[in-house]
Amino acid sequence: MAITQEDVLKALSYVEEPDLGKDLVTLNMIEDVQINGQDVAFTVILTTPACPLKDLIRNACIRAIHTMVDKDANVTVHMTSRVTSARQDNLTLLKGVKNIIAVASGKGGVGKSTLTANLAVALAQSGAKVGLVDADISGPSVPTMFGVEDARPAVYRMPDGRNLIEPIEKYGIKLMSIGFLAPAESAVVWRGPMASSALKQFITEVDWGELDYLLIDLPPGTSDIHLTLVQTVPVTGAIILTTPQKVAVADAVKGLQMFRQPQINVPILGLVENMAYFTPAELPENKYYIFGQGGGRDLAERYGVPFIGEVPLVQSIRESGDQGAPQILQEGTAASLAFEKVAQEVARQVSVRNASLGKTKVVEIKA
Ligand SMILES: Nc1ncnc2c1ncn2[C@@H]1O[C@H](COP(=O)(O)OP(=O)(O)OP(=O)(O)O)[C@@H](O)[C@H]1O
Repeated sequence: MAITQEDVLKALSYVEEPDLGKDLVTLNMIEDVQINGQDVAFTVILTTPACPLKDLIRNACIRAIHTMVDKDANVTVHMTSRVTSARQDNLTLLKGVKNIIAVASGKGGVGKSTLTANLAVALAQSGAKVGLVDADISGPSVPTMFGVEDARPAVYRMPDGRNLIEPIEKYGIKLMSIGFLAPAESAVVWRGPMASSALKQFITEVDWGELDYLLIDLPPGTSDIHLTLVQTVPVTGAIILTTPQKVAVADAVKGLQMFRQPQINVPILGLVENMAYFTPAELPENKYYIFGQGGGRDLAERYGVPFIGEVPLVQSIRESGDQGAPQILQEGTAASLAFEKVAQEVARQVSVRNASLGKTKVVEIKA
């Protein structure tokens, strides 16, 4: 019996996307089914190019065709991706940006900018379009971490009189930081309303174009900047970063609770533990839990949020940050693999969030 398109789709309707809990046909993830005798080809549209389940889904598709359609079929599965979004269609601000992800920590110096930089590069390397806002207005580190301290963005005057700022591009990522607009020393005094208006400017006056993920590197703690962000744009979700020490974990709880306040209610995509253990470059299998063990994982469990992963304390992470070339660019190292896994898990949690929760919204806080 000749194989038909219906046979193929029927078989694929038994293949479930494990994270999203629905089958590939219902999720509109199958396109371009081609049949030629016993040759069957189709495309699976994943919800992110950084999908960690790529191989699992491909194998499940092949198995379904062999079991339910023809055990001798030559099956070709093309994999591509279309990042999902939970944006409301009527929002004009950042119209081309599918997902806005806030990266926050309770405590300072836990590695938020390091994580955001590596996350951005990892997502871009997987094929996603990525932007990064350095919202740490009084302590910008993105220019250093990307080696673009001297970059100055072009500013265009639009016919309606508005300014449009061209973001700086490095490693395929669009970047904006106060460090590109003001001398580093002067930014230190930018606090409160000035810092908030700088962040607003980064959102309203920068030409972000089309992006799958816009990462926001927030200042430590809970500040006006956090409120400005959630009141200006619809935030897809927040990542909370901590280190294992009790003091950092206690502060991470405050960060987490801020996003969870009923009037803010931004989903927590998950928790990342940085500096989880020290590992020397020459003995990568040795792990020393110098700051204690399991603090981040326990916290995630206690608050019912996904544990995204852990990043070791490695000298080269610090060095690469200082040299303006994030660690992830050194392929194959234990530290790069850790960041890669974190990036895949973040992308996965964004897809899950978009499939399972309501539309993103701009927060209105009533005094
Ligand atoms: N896993 C790591 N291993 C080694 N060094 C790290 C690691 N993570 C961060 N660092 C280093 O720790 C320092 C602080 O990191 P970073 O600037 O990313 O922290 P932050 O949380 O963004 O700080 P701030 O609170 O000032 O915004 C940097 O020198 C960075 O290179």
